[in-house]
Amino acid sequence: MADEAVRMRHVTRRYGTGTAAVTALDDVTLDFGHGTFTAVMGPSGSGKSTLLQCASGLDRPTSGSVAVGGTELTGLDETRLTLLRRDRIGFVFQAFNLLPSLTAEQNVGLPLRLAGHRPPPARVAEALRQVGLGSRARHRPAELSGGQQQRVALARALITRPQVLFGDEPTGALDSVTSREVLTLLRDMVHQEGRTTVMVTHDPVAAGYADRVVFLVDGRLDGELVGASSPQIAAHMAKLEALPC
Ligand SMILES: Nc1ncnc2c1ncn2[C@@H]1O[C@H](COP(=O)(O)OP(=O)(O)OP(=O)(O)O)[C@@H](O)[C@H]1O
Repeated sequence: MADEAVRMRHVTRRYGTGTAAVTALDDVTLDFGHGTFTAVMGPSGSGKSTLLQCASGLDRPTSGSVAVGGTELTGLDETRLTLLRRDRIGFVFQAFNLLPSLTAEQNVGLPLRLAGHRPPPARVAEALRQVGLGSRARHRPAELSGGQQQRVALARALITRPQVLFGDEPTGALDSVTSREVLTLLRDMVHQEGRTTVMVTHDPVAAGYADRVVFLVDGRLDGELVGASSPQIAAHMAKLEALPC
C-alpha cells in the first residue's frame, strides 16, 4: 500500500488561454495520509474546488501528477479513470443529489447497481445504520430532513467502501446543529474506520472537526494548521482574506 492515500506533485491547473487564462492551481504539492481528515480552506476563488477535482480524478491537471492509493491518475484513459473513481473514491457535495423517486435504501444501493451488481440488502442496511438512518430505509428524500438527506448521500458515498472520501462543502446547505451531526459522523468514520477524508469548506467551525487544515491563496498552498480549534482557524482565515489581491 502507498504511504499516502493521495499524493499531489507540482499540480497546476489552468483554464482558458491567452489573456483570458486563469491559473486556478499553481504548483501544488500535497499529501493526504491514510486515515486522516483534512479540511481545505481559502478565500473565494483560491482554487479549493479545483484542488478537490484534481485530487479525485474528476478533473485533469494541466501539469503535475496525482496518485490515489499508489495509482497514478495522469496516465489513465477516461474508462480507467471512471472505474478508479467508482471503486476507490466517494463524493459528497453541498447539494445532496439524491434521486427523488427512489427510497433511501435504493439511493444508497445505486452505485453498486450502476456498477452492475445487485446491492446486498444487508450491506445497504448496514450503511444506513452507520449514518443513523436504519429506520428510514423506505423513506423518499422529500420525507427526510436536510441533514437526513445528506446522511443518505454519505451512506451512498460509502457503500463502495472507498479509500478516500471527498466532500465539497458537504455541510454548506445545513443548519448549524445538523452540520455538527454530519461532521461528527465524518470525523468518527475517519477515526474508527480509517476512512481518509478531504473536505473543502468555508466554515471554520466545520474545519475544526478536521485533524489538519490546509490553506490556499491564489491557487497556491499558504500554510497549514494541525489540531487547530475553530477560533484559531477563523483567525488564520481572517488574515488570509485581508491580504491584498
Ligand atoms: N471551468 C472553469 N473555467 C474557467 N475558470 C475557472 C473554471 N473553474 C474555476 N475557474 C477559476 O479558477 C479559480 C479557482 O476556482 P475554484 O472554483 O477552484 O475556487 P474556490 O476556492 O473553490 O472558490 P469558491 O470558494 O468561490 O467556491 C477561480 O478564479 C475561478 O474563476
